Amino acid sequence: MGMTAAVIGGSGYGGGELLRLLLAHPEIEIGAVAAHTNVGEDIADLHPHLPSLYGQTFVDTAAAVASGAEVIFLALPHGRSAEVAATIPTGIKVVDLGADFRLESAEAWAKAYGGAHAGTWTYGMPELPGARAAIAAAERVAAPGCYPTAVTLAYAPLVAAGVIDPSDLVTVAASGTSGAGRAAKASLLGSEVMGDVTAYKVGRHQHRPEIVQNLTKVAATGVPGPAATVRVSFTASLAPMPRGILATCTARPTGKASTDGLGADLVAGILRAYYDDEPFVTVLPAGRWPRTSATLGSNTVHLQATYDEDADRVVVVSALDNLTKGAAGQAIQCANLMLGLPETMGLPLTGLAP
Ligand SMILES: NC(=O)C1=CN([C@@H]2O[C@H](COP(=O)(O)OP(=O)(O)OC[C@H]3O[C@@H](n4cnc5c(N)ncnc54)[C@H](OP(=O)(O)O)[C@@H]3O)[C@@H](O)[C@H]2O)C=CC1
Ligand SMILES: CC(=O)N[C@@H](CCC(=O)OP(=O)(O)O)C(=O)O
Repeated sequence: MGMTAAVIGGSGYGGGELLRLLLAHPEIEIGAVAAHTNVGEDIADLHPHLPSLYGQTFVDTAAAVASGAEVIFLALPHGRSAEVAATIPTGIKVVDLGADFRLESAEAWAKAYGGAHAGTWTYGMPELPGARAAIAAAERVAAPGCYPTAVTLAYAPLVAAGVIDPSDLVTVAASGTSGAGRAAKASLLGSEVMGDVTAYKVGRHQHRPEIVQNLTKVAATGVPGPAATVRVSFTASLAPMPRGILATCTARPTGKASTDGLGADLVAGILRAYYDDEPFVTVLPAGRWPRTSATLGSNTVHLQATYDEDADRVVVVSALDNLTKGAAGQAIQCANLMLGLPETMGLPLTGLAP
């Protein structure tokens, strides 16, 4: 018989995506699903795309913690996971979709999110060096942020190969509106978001320290040399679509890489070799560039790269679905590892179209 998962924060967008994916999972069944203001409501009234959940209602967080689940997913607003996690007995696997336990530096946490730092859990990006084994051995895992997933996976192979200067990274990324969660905000209402693309949190986005933390670790596993300083300019923008992230990640090649001649084929080849065995990272065929629509509903990241000789910059473009590989899919990928299941179990590799 399979295992049971409780989902806390199940009425939100991340929670809804967890439920959609878990309904198709062969070994994990849905147990208690908790909400906050929606306790007592029918789950499928909030998620009508999941009609098999009509008749099951949202419970409160304490009831979900006590429900006997083998694994608990937390899909709560930033700062809420820590207080709930403290009530979960040891022995139950926990995957947090929020940011509470992602950062190692209390100072970085305070600057990005404010308030007390709750601690650090094993970081849940299996594609990073050494991460897969650490996640499999962990009882509590912090699933990465949506933008950090797109950006880290774009730069990691090139940082590890020592062909780009990690202190000169510039990324501009666009996200669909579901990245901001379900709670209504005036700037996310249809009439304001349609027909508009706008930058936000410019120069102060909370995901920058997570990207820096990840790439600093990747740099330490790469070509031996002095410790790398990772500096990234990160600019987010809001696009008039429900789901998806497109990140355009550029970097200055190292002097040696420039001198040796860094063609588009070489850059894309480094990505291809790095992700050769990765089921959820697809480096597209030459000349094909990622688009968000091709990743919708799938747990995959699409990548393509080139070298812009005139600008002397490497360019990597990355696309993913913020709710799937950027949140719930990646969380289930980690849970599979933690529960000793095949990593890919229940996770879609193909998207929805049109
Ligand atoms: N949206 C995305 O693309 C991504 C989100 N994440 C992270 O996942 C987490 C959830 O995000 P998302 O689903 O978008 O958020 P939503 O705003 O859509 O959902 C929040 C959920 O938390 C519940 N909740 C709110 N306050 C409390 C509380 N005080 N106690 C208990 N439950 C509470 C809500 O319940 P109710 O509705 O009943 O009030 C709801 O179920 C966040 O940490 C987010 O940063 C991570 C990667 C991507
Ligand atoms: C469009 C939009 O507003 N996106 C959010 C993404 C936040 C999020 O989901 O945060 P985690 O991935 O860290 O959990 C933002 O930029 O703040």
